[in-house]
Amino acid sequence: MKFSANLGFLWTDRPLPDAIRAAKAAGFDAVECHWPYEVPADTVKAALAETGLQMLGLNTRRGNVSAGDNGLAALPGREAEARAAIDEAIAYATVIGTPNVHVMAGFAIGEAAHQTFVANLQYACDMAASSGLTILIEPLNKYDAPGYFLLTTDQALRILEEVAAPNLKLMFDCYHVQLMEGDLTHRIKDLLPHIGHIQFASVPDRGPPDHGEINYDHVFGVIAGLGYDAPIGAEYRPTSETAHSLDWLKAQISG
Ligand SMILES: O=C(O)C(=O)[C@H](O)CO
Ligand SMILES: [Mg+2]
Repeated sequence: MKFSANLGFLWTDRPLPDAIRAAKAAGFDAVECHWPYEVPADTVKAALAETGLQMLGLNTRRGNVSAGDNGLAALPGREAEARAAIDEAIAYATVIGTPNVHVMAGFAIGEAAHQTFVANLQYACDMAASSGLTILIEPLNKYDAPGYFLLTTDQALRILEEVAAPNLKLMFDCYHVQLMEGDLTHRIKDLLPHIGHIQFASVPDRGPPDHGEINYDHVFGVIAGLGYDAPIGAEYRPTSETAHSLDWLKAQISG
């Protein structure tokens, strides 16, 4: 297996370029992040070039976080902001060579939200296609993100079918899917053609993948057995320094 360090949660105690260097030193094959926008894209690009790592993904801005926003793309009436966030994410991703942009839906419910999300995703896929980028959508769990528009892989699949763009894929986060649906390995097998990226963390505490409800030795084996060879994303919250949370990675690297 290859692993990507999610720098939204790992090495958050240091500037993004140093977090990229730390991920390289720890043995990760790639990195990914949430919202890198405060760091100039050229600075991130230089750290990626220095380490030889690729930044696999980044998210669109969430909107006005202090007012409670957690994404904009499914919010009727906020289309202009949502599309500006999509444009910004695609531009940043293009500079740093990132292949995937996660378009965050936000807190919303109902048919108008669905139609808004579909229309904004059509826009995102059109804009991304000219740069060769993939747009991702990610179901989140109802405990961490109550009221989030996109909650299940079935709902995501319906949206993928409706948008029908070849560059729209599912971000399959094992942590969220276990909390909402369970049956992880069947879901991964069934959804594989639609999956653009996989993430993981322990359940229920969102720690490293070495304890809790999910046996990740088994899940990683299933993913590898399916021939999935892209790096998968370690998106967990260390309880102390990230360096102290990496026994699982050392075990995977030493085989
Ligand atoms: O929360 C997650 O699982 C994510 O991957 C998002 O990118 C951050 O909200
Ligand atoms: Mg995730």
